[in-house]
Amino acid sequence: MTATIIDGKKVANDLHEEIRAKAEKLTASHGVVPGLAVILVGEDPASAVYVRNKVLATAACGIKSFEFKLPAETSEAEVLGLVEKLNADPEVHGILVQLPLPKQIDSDKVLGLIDPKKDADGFHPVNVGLLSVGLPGFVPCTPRGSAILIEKVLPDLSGKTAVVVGRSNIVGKPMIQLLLQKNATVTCAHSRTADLPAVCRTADVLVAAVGRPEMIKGDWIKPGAIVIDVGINRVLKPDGKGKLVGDVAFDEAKEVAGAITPVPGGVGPMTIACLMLNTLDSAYRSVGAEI
Ligand SMILES: Nc1nc(=O)c2c([nH]1)NC[C@@H]1CN(c3ccc(C(=O)N[C@@H](CCC(=O)O)C(=O)O)cc3)C=[N+]21
Repeated sequence: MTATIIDGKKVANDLHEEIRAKAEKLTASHGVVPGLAVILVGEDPASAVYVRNKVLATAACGIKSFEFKLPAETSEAEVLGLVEKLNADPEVHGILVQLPLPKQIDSDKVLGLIDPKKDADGFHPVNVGLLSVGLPGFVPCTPRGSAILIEKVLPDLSGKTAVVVGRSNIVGKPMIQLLLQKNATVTCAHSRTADLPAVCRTADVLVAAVGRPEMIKGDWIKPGAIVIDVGINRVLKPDGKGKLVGDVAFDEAKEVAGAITPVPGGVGPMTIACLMLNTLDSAYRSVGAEI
C-alpha cells in the first residue's frame, strides 16, 4: 500500500482565498484591514524562508504586513518597547515575535508582554490556559494547521489513538489539547520515553515534532496510520547541496502509512496559513464581528 500524500500547500492556498474573502468582507462592513506585525531579532538563515513565505501569504490574504528587522545585539528593553507600541497600535491585530530570540533577551518576558488579544502565535500563557480549558483564544499555528490536515483525512477521532512525539510548548503540548478536543485517546511521547518505536506503532494518528531528521522509521508506523510530519530539518546531501527533510523517514513511511504529509509542502505552509487565520480572527474580534 502506498499512502495518500496530504497536500498541505494546496490546503493552505485554498485557505488563503477564504481568508482574503473574509478580510474583504470585514473591510467593507467595518473599514478594518487585518494587520500582522512580525518582529525578527538577528539574522537566522532558516528564518529567511519563513519570513519570505509570511510576506507572500499576507499579500495573498489581503492582510497588511508590518515587519521589524532588528540587529542581533538589540536589547531586551528595546524589544519590550516595540511590543508595547504594537499592543497600542489599532492597525495591528496580530503580533508575532520570531523565536528563538538572542540570549540577552528573555523570551518569556517578551511573549508575556504581548496583548493576549493580539497573540497570533498563541504562545501567551493566557491563550495556553484558554486552549487547555477549551475556551476561545488563539491556538498555536503549527498544531492548528496540523489539526486541519488530520480533519481532512479523518474527521472523527473517537476511538482512535493519537501519539504526539515531542512535548514543546509550541507544538507538542497544544497538539495534545487539540487531539483531546477531537476525542482521540492521546499519548505524548518524548526523548525519555521507553521503547519509542513500540509506542509509535500504537498510533492511528502519529504527529512527529521532535526536530531530528528522519528519526521515525517506516517500521515504527502502524499500517494505514495518518502521519503528520512537523519537522523541517535542513540536511546536506552527499553532493554537498542542502535539502529539507522532516522528522519522518518519508520514503519508508509512505509504504506503510495510510496518509502522510510531505516536507516541504505539508505542515509548513499550513503554519503560515494559520498565522493568517489567527490574524483574521483577531481583526474580527477587535470589532466584535462574527466571522
Ligand atoms: N514565534 C514563532 N512562530 C513560528 O511559527 C516560528 C518561529 N517563531 N520561528 C521559526 C519557526 C519556523 N517556522 C516555519 C513555518 C513555516 C515554514 C514553511 O513554510 N515551510 C515551507 C517551505 C520551506 C522551504 O522551502 O524552505 C514548507 O515546509 O513547505 C517553515 C518554517 C515557524 N516558526
